[in-house]
Amino acid sequence: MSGNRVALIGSGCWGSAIAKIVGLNVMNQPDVFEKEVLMYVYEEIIDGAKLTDIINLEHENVKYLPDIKISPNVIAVPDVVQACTNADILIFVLPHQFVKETCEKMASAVKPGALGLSLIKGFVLTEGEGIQLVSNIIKNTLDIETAVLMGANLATEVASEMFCETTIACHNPEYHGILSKLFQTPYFRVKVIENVAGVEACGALKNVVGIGAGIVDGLGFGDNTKAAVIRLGLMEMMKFTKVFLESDDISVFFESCGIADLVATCHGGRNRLLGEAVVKSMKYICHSSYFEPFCLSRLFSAAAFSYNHSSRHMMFQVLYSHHMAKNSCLVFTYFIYE
Ligand SMILES: NC(=O)C1=CN([C@@H]2O[C@H](COP(=O)(O)OP(=O)(O)OC[C@H]3O[C@@H](n4cnc5c(N)ncnc54)[C@H](O)[C@@H]3O)[C@@H](O)[C@H]2O)C=CC1
Ligand SMILES: O=C(CO)COP(=O)(O)O
Repeated sequence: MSGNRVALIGSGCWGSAIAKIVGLNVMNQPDVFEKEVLMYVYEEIIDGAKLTDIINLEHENVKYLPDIKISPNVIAVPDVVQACTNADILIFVLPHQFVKETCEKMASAVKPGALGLSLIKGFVLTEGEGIQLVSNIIKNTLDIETAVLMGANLATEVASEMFCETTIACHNPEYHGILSKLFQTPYFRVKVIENVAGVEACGALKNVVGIGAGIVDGLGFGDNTKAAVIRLGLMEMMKFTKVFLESDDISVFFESCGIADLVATCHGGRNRLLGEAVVKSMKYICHSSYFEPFCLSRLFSAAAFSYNHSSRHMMFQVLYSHHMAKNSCLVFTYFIYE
């Protein structure tokens, strides 16, 4: 089992927090992993210096996760082909809108038989094909088995080593052990299960409920209202997986990827912040650039799946409608109870 080479594809806030965990875990388990971890960094210039150079010199992602040190065996590279070549385990942690084009660049370089793992919370919208799971995009573009990791894992808290749990899902039980070894720490507790689509759907859907929780906060409603939105949101998430994934497995909702991530996002996530900011600023989301690129595109994705009558669809309409915030909330609460 020795010599497994790990690569990180992505280096934002979550990618950098995970780089800290993975970097140390591979270093401490030389019987299982190769020491060097290449991390693909979308190159940016920060105060005249390349972000990759800063990370490799200071072992810190000063833009996306300042004040957190990443172990020196994690090497930042601006070329995704270089990052993925020879890797046995590819950890995807980009915003979802960049996944397809990134995978296409990697396709000819990925090692046959490599394992993909997506930490990306969102769905991908494809023209003419509707929404797709990110793990399926990776799997189909690279022809590799793809697992997922989702949980109540606000990146800055994880990076500060505050206790939390996470859920990994992988169809093939043979990989469960190595995935645990790669991520488990005393403060980051891993449970590995097999329901990939269920876990991934939880990670994408909770974002939308988080925006609803932000609307509640923006309008000055209290904890009771937010609790109602969380409960109703959870039921909507369950309904979604039953209808669209044709899954009756409700156990995922009681893992970290389910109720725990939903609660964390509704209290401390950027999606919550977005909902609150939209109400408080009285701006419509299409006029707001504060949350580019991550939240806005996730919202687009989120909206696309709910053509029927779900609360999330109404939330989308609320954010795009020409109602003032107070009226919008009435629309939102009205439909959520229908
Ligand atoms: N931040 C968090 O607390 C958590 C985030 N996630 C998920 O992780 C994924 C990544 O989110 P964050 O790390 O928070 O992102 P981020 O918002 O911190 O960073 C955005 C990243 O996108 C990169 N980027 C920009 N343009 C690009 C392009 N054209 N091609 C490739 N990369 C480009 C930036 O360089 C940066 O690394 C998302 O799906 C998110 O839902 C999951 C759990 C926790
Ligand atoms: O997924 C997250 C925590 O688990 C982060 O949520 P936000 O993207 O809303 O910040």
